[in-house]
Amino acid sequence: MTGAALADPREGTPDSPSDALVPPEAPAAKAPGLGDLLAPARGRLTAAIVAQAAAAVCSMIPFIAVAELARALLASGGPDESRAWAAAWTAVAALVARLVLYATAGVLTHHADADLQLGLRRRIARHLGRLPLGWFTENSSGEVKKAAGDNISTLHHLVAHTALEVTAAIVAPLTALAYLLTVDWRLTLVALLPLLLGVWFFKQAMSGGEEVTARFFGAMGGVNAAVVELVHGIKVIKAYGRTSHAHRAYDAAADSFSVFFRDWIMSTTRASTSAALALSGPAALLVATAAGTLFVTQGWADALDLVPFVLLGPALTGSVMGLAQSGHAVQGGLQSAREIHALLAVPVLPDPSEPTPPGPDGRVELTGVGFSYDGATDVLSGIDLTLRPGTVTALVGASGSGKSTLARLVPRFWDPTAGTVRIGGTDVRDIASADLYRQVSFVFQEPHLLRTSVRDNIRLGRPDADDPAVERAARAAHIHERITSLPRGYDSVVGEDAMLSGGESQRLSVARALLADAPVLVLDEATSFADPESEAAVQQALSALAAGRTLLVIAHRLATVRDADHIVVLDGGRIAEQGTHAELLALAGHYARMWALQQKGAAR
Ligand SMILES: Nc1ncnc2c1ncn2[C@@H]1O[C@H](COP(=O)(O)OP(=O)(O)OP(=O)(O)O)[C@@H](O)[C@H]1O
Repeated sequence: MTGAALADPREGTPDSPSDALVPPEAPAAKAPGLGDLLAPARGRLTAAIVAQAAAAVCSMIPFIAVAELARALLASGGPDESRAWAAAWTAVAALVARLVLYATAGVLTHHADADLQLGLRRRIARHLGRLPLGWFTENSSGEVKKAAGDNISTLHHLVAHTALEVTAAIVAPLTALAYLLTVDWRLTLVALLPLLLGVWFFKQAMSGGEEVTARFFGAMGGVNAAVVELVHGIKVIKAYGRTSHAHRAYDAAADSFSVFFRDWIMSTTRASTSAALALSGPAALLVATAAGTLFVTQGWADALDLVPFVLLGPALTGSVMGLAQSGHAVQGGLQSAREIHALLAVPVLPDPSEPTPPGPDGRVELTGVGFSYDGATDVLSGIDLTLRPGTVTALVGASGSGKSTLARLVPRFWDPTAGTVRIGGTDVRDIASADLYRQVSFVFQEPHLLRTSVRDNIRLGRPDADDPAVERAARAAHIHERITSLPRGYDSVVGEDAMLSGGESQRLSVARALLADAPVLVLDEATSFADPESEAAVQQALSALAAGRTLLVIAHRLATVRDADHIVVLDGGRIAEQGTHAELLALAGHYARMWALQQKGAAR
């Protein structure tokens, strides 16, 4: 792998960047719904909706005024000039008012939206800053991006646009309806027929919506999975000459999607087209004029009363289709609110109310430590272990025996479910997080580098380190030569002109940890990518580093830790054996068996 640009600012001596920006928040105790999330924007949003409602009323007034104008000019007693002028001026005033109110509503919602986004982003950043570090290893950055980015954009659409669209789509037809009822309530009821018909057809088109949506996402998911499989596996597929097989899987998924889509369109087209037709302007006009003609010829209504229906009839139905679209946006907003809530509901790691500074010596003590990820299965139990300053302790054991979990309890990725972890005599739960991260550096199996210069990557944990210090750390981690061979040396940017191999990325993160200079250093398979030569070099660097520090090293290859001061063998989450290499061999137990196996493997 290349070390390009997978950013985890917490490697090295991590700090909590968001904590630095915003004050701490009370634990997220109550689940916020959409209303809670929108609370900071409520005042402005309400004002905007009121302004938009007034604008919608004003948008109907010119039509009403024109209808009144026609009735004033064509009245049987001759034109009523003053009434006609009043109608004309009312129309002009309403147009101007509409413009002002519409602009006001837009400005208000965009301000409300900006406040809401800022507030939510801060809240999410503050919350992320207080989550256990372990949460970040389990959750992809994609998930965080979705909550903090995409979901907030959806809420933006809801607040800045949909709220106003819905208001206009409801208030404008209601205004027309209220006016028409004053003209002739019987004709108004008839004019509503296309609306009833349209809504009925629309419901037909949407029937079985949930099932159809589920099938839609199922079919779409099939296509996506086939694409991902094709892209991810393309090297293997090609290497084994199975290209046609992969294409067949993709074609099958695409075919199945297109069959579903065609069926769906065929089954809904008639109803949705009928709905669109019933709700269209011409249909409303047709019904109004046909019914009006009947009313007039039967002497039930005056011919002049038809004018308002011709002008305003289409407004009764025109916005219904738009409302359906807005309904989707509201659904999306609710879903986004649920997802943001789910993120905000992830329990935070409690900060000590009265932090105690750790003692200076970097001694790490685990007493009666137990841990479970799911609250049911113990991954670690009964761990009593002391890591002494100036020594290297190696954790070894079969895959899944709990090595990484144990190591990650030291920098408080999670809190133990039983027992205590102490650094310098202080329970890690009582140490302020910034202090804790100054005490413990760690290097992961997967090196995480930021898309910034090599220099800044190395001094992530000590931003004030000068260039000679950065270079010393790089030399000690045996990466200096490689860096100077890059196009811009230490100024080369990772992922741009610094394309580093897995081993090189790992040595860069070792340099970062060396520079951070914390008294406790946790190395999770720090040399797993390295070739034998550079592995030996990194081992030497690490041994030098051990002087005066407490080192905890996780290793699969026992040869890399045979010189460790203390080797701890984990088995099923418990300490099975501990001692030096020689002592453990003499025990002829787990370690001796693992050693013999690995020696045999190496000899082949
Ligand atoms: N984030 C997690 N959520 C749930 N279970 C986990 C998580 N991480 C690890 N586990 C489980 O905890 C147990 C111990 O895992 P851990 O990674 O600590 O072992 P390990 O000895 O470091 O393994 P390896 O050598 O393969 O890295 C395993 O059964 C693993 O499946």
